[in-house]
Amino acid sequence: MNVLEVNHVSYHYHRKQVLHDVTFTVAKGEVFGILGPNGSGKTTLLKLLSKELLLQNGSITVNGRPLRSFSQKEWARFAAVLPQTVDAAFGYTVKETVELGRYAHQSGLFPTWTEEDEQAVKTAIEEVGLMEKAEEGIDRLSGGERQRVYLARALAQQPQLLLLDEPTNHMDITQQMKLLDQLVRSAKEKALTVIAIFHDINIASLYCDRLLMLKNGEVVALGTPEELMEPEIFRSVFHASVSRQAHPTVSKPLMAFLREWQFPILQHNELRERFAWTMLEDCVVVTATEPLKVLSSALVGSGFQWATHFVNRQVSKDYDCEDAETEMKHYLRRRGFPVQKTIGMMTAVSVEDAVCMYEKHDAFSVWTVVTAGVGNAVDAAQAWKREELSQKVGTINIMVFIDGTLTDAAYVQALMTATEAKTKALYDEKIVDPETSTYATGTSTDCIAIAATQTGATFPYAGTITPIGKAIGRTVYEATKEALRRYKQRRESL
Ligand SMILES: Nc1ncnc2c1ncn2[C@@H]1O[C@H](COP(=O)(O)OP(=O)(O)OP(=O)(O)O)[C@@H](O)[C@H]1O
Repeated sequence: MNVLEVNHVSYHYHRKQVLHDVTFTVAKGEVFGILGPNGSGKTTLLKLLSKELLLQNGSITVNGRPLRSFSQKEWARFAAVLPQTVDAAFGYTVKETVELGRYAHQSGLFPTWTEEDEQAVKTAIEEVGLMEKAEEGIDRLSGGERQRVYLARALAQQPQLLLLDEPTNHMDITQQMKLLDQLVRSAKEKALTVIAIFHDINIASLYCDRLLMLKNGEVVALGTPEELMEPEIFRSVFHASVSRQAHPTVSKPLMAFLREWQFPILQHNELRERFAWTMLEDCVVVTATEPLKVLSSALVGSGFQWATHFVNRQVSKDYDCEDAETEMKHYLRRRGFPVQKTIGMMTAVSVEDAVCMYEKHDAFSVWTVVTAGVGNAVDAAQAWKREELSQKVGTINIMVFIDGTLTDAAYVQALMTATEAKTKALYDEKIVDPETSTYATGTSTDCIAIAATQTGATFPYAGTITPIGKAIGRTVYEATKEALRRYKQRRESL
């Protein structure tokens, strides 16, 4: 059911037209965000909804009734407003300021303060987390705390519609999240409808059911965050370059802003010049002069990360740790690696036997580093037959460094190509799953990292049909085969 219907609303200040033919509806219990650049008409629209400005053209209806038919007091009982700036009522305490929100509920010549009024004020102060400051003068509060007091005053009104102009203005991130979590909870539990202006598009995406985007007073987009958070829309409305990303835990899009200014790119294609390779007694380390974007299954730095250090650490074959990730982070710190920028893998194979393969082309170069052991060789197609996988020495760790720009699809295809090449190397070396006596496709704990400089030519794909895929396939195959031979030799010499 629609609480609010805005139809063909236009507005001008003197001769200046600031809203043009704005039409939208808001459903009961919806959290509805308004976005747009400075001066696009957001506040004017909110002022028309709050009856602060008189409607000039078009119509606004609330629960089917024209907005203008509501008396001021009736409207104040229905809708509460949090304006962009509120003049501080100096001399009042927090509680006294919030009590003003109950004005709309007072009636008669000598209004009485009821238990219900008292409870509404208390609940509102609690909701914004200011109980300890209830008796404090509001002139002694910070800007963000004061904003929360005014929000509490609006909540104390117990409205059905809440109109907020940048509700989290002046607030630190903790308070913003607290307040918006509370607002959304209220909206969903009490079917409170919230219409709020936001400047932070990611916050708006996270908390709003739908968004309206204004540009020069016109509606340029209206829909769910999934529909609206499109780079083309942001480029046309905000003239900003953005990239759409997936939120890690919620099915809402996130926008990453792309900086116009870039660090100067080194004008060479020689991947090896940008890297240093170091062999320490218990690890092999690749360090890069500039961070690389990495997709990996590493113990430290999994998923997509930017990294400058790539560590393949050798642990004893008896290594047994309940929380290997934390232990690995301690190790990296002890060794002086910047943990936030490090991809950390483990192996029980001798890292002295690591194999590097390099391939240079005109448009890109690929550098692959592999350590291999097959104590845990498994045939993926037959793994379901095993009760429990035994943990022996031997895993295959693959790092592929690419001088070029990869799309997300290319990262995933690079993983597939490298995995296929590794499997073929195992087949050609006749590595068998000891449990099933069938050819092994990998080991039970294999690890991989695809790292690209994200400079230079762009590669949309990295499958085996592409030049970059061919280079990945060849270097991973050759390096894995050689690493397997070295592993075999070391085992035989023991
Ligand atoms: N009282 C006024 N008299 C004349 N022009 C005004 C008045 N209030 C706003 N405007 C103009 O109307 C246009 C829209 O202003 P409005 O405040 O609605 O934009 P906004 O999108 O909320 O901007 P911001 O993001 O900066 O808060 C602007 O060009 C502004 O200068």
